[in-house]
Amino acid sequence: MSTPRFAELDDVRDHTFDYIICGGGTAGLTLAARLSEDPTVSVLVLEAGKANLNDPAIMVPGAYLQQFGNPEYDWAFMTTPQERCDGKQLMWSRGKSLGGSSAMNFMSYMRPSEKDINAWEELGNPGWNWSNFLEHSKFGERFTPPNSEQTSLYHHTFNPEYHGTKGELNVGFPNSIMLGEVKLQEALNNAGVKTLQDGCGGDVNGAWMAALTIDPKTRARAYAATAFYVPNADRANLHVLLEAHAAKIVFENLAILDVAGPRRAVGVEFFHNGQSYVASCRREVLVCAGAIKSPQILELSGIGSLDVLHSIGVEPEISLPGVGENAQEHSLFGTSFELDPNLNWDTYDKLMDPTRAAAEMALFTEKQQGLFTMGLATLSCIPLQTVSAEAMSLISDQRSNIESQLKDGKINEGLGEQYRLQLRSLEDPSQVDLEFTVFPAFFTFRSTPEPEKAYMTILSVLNRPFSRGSIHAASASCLDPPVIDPHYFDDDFDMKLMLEALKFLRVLRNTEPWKSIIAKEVDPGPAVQAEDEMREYIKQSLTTIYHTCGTCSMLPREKHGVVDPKLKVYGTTNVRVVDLSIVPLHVTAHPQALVYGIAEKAAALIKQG
Ligand SMILES: Cc1cc2nc3c(=O)[nH]c(=O)nc-3n(C[C@H](O)[C@H](O)[C@H](O)COP(=O)(O)OP(=O)(O)OC[C@H]3O[C@@H](n4cnc5c(N)ncnc54)[C@H](O)[C@@H]3O)c2cc1C
Repeated sequence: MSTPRFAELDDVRDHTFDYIICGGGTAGLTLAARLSEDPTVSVLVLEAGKANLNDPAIMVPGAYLQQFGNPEYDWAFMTTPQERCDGKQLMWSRGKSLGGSSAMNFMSYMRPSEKDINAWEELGNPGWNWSNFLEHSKFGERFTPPNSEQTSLYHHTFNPEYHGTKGELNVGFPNSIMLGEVKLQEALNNAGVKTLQDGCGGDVNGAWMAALTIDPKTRARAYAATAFYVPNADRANLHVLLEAHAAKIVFENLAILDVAGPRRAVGVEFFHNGQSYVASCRREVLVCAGAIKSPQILELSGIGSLDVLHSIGVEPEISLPGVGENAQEHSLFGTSFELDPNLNWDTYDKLMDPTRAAAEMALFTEKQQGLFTMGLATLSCIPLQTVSAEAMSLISDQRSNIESQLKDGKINEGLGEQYRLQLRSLEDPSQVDLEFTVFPAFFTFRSTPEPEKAYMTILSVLNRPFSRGSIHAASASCLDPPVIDPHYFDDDFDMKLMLEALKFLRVLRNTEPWKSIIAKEVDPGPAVQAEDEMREYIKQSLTTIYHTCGTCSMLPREKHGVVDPKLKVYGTTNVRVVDLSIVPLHVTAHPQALVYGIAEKAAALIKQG
């Protein structure tokens, strides 16, 4: 394959394309590849970031932290000060290279539970169910099973029925995992958590060594750019303009036509090198800018809540109060453990030493071995009933709380439907509520790690938040970052679940064989036992796991929906949103497989016409 070709400004401005895709990220590039399979159709992708192809910070799995906060790769959005976290502001990283967040994610590959996807159909979205999703999700996957050495060392298991093998996106297993993770999984079993054969088959209740989006030969990251752009860059009908910031959708001027009715998009205005240009479209505009930027593009195009549009001085085109609302985020806090020094196990902590880091990078480059091949391996998704003896009373209190808020009219019926499904999941002991993921190094912020020591940090993830946030344009300029307000802990039940997670970790810390490899709990530390101290720790340590959804929810319009089940924006004839923002109710999964699946389904819907 020759060096990939990119469009120049002159190939794009004032030109007309069949489809314009705003955002060349995970969903956008998948969609671009599928639509441009038909050589008679022209596709333009406007991507705000740079290509950054073959960049080690992207390609080397263990190097992903190098991207964080660096504007070459990361949007590094900031939330508003969070009232219930003592005014703390959190950085929400999102990928800004070609390939979007798939270029900076932790590469874990899993699918949500069958019941989570079926819940979307129940919310009023015919056709969005597990069997249909699985078919689309497997389509682009190229799965390589673990070899015998990986299987015997790390106990990898899988079920071939749940994997595609003929697609473009490589999914495989890392050839090195910190051995403490194997001990942790055994302890999880001893604490009542089952071992899962495969986290891609619609049941995520259990612990397993997850697959990663990596190339099984080179061990390098596999992501939307390597799977869906690079192999297709020679297509004459596929045009990608980099550093092109989509500002707004241009609609046909109905005032001149003197008709009312649904709005038809005729192009997109975008910024490139500080200047504004327009590209025209014949068929559709596809908004794929991710859950933080897609609502902003709609609002700057005059689609949204009238109050928001007036506040930023944008002329309303379509009143859709759901735009930017219903934001749901998976949040987490870390608990760090020092490992028994006699074990001398390698963790990422060793990379703090520049000499060792350089040697490890050489090892990766020359032999595709060593610490830089490691990614996130252990995933364990657990029902509250397994984690906590208090589960049933906590859930019953939350049901009463929600029912009384509904009765008092504090929650609208649309949100009430979502909450009832969340309560049903909580009450179902086969559905999971919390996730425990291992970061193979020190990754908490109260104490300082000691050189030469090795650590393991358990990330406790809240998967079904009751708190709902919002993301709205801050001004009429697309270059101003949106206002992100996750409303963390607006519903105290979210905090209560995190408290149960911390208590469970203390049980696990005393469960063999993990117990024997731990020297001590570092953060928050065994002195933190009182509930108010644990709450304080969780608030201070709270961070995001970068999975925002819901800001352009696929729901009926009267229930604050933004897109219909064909992902078309209400009130338009030819604008769709295709990315994680359309997910109306969050799932217990790391969502990249979900996003690839959504994009595959969108491509099929668009091709059907
Ligand atoms: C740090 C991190 C770690 C993660 N780890 C995992 C993991 O291990 N496993 C997992 O399953 N998921 C993980 N995720 C989540 C997963 O990667 C994302 O949910 C998924 O990639 C989102 O896809 P998307 O298409 O919705 O958005 P993105 O992939 O973010 O694509 C949006 C694209 O639009 C571009 N863009 C934005 N605004 C504009 C504009 N106005 N004009 C033009 N272009 C624009 C962006 O630059 C970007 O390229 C992680 C995410 C992050 C950020």
